[in-house]
Amino acid sequence: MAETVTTRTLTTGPGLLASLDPLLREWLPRQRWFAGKGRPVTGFSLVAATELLPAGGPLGLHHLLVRAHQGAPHQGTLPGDCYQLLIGAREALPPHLAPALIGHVTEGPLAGTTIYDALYDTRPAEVLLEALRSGARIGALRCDRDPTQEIRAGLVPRRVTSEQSNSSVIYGDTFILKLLRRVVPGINPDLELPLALAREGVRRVPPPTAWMQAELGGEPYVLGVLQPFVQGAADGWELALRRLAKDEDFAGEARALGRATAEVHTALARALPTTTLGHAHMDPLVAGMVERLEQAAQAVPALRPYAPGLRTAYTALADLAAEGHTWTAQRVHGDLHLGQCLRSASGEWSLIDFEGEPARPLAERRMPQPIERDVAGMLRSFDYAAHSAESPAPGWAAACRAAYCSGYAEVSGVDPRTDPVLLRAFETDKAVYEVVYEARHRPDWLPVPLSAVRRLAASDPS
Ligand SMILES: Nc1ncnc2c1ncn2[C@@H]1O[C@H](COP(=O)(O)OP(=O)(O)O)[C@@H](O)[C@H]1O
Ligand SMILES: O=P(O)(O)O[C@H]1O[C@H](CO)[C@@H](O[C@H]2O[C@H](CO)[C@@H](O)[C@H](O)[C@H]2O)[C@H](O)[C@H]1O
Repeated sequence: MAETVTTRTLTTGPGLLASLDPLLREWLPRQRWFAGKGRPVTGFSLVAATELLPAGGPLGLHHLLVRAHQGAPHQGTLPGDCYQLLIGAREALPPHLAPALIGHVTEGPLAGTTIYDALYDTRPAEVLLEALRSGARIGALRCDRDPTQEIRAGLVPRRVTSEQSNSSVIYGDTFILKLLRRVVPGINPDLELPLALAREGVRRVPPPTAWMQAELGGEPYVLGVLQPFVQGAADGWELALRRLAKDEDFAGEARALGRATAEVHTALARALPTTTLGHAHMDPLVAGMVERLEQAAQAVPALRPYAPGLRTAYTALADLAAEGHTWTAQRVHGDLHLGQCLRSASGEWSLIDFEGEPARPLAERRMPQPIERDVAGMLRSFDYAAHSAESPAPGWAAACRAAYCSGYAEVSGVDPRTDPVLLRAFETDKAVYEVVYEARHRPDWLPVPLSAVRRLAASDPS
């Protein structure tokens, strides 16, 4: 255990949670990373509680894993998602921590304190780094690290303020820690794939430096991953928007991104099992697409008129499979878009965030898939960027899409455009996902994927 970190697993955890319950009920659903938007939280149950700094001191710090229950019990409440919370407790919050406020506690072990999201605060972030650095074992929490990478003590933390599905802290421009918010049991691809790529010597993906997991009921829960910070980097989304604003093309970068994606894909195919998908595998894959479309149309009425047209993309794929066509599948990124691509000051592209689409079950995210899945994600992203610009140059997105596929083919020898049926099915599936994502998280953005939906629904090649 780390010398500088005082810790214990809380036996008072349930009492603590009961006293925080009304505050968390109000605060949790307002967080960007809360996955259960639109359904009220009806209660919490404690999965694990660990005291990282003692309550009663000037700053108390609790690491909590809590399950948020949603829906009325008589409607057959689902078990609910498990969230990772880092709860700070102070007598009063200094003004710079005001945005982190959760509320004032009136009873239980923290009565009389103000609690807040401690990731906004310096000392708690330092405690996390120290735990990772020292390979701490704290109650259910365990930290492991790559012994070949050095982590200097005393790096100054700052929170990442951009919109995220999780929460990240940068340490002295040297490392970045991503704390996963909605956590699930099992091997998490956000750690698994970068570790596999590091073993392959791939430099396109920052190699995990240290990671924190919880061991609960014999299952690992990945809670956080520390990795080298790509200094002076801009992400592909920012860069694309800047180019669009200046009426400049992005095809050169798109081609480099295609090459980078192919490098990562070929390394993943070397490092982890691949498989051939025939009729028997394609049927459930297509069934999943159809089901996601049906659920999306239920959730977002604006999608309904296009559902029949979109479905033709899936039946075309099922028809090919029925004719005996086969596809190669391998581990892929799973949620590739411009925001997941970082260009360093020297112009090199890195790919980050291998978590996959956070809403999908872990087992599904870890299944080998055709590489067209990731390619489709990037193609959609060029389209997103063009739609976000005031007046994009005609053909901007089409030029990026073509350059990306060419770059991909240069490295892998496979041009994704040679399988238009598969590509259209994956693009359709992605656009449907985006419709649901935007309806839930950023309703103002809904017209962006809807315009793609209109195009894809009308592009029946048969
Ligand atoms: N290794 C890194 N170097 C520099 N910035 C990074 C690195 N990893 C992530 N980031 C920044 O942090 C943001 C969030 O990271 P990401 O892994 O995409 O988290 P999330 O799953 O929460 O979206 C990214 O958009 C990127 O700008
Ligand atoms: O935050 P994550 O990286 O886990 O991804 C989720 O959020 C993304 C938005 O931040 C979302 O991406 C969609 O919007 C992007 C522009 O903001 C665009 O580049 C992507 O092509 C588009 O899919 C992503 O789908 C979602 O999983």
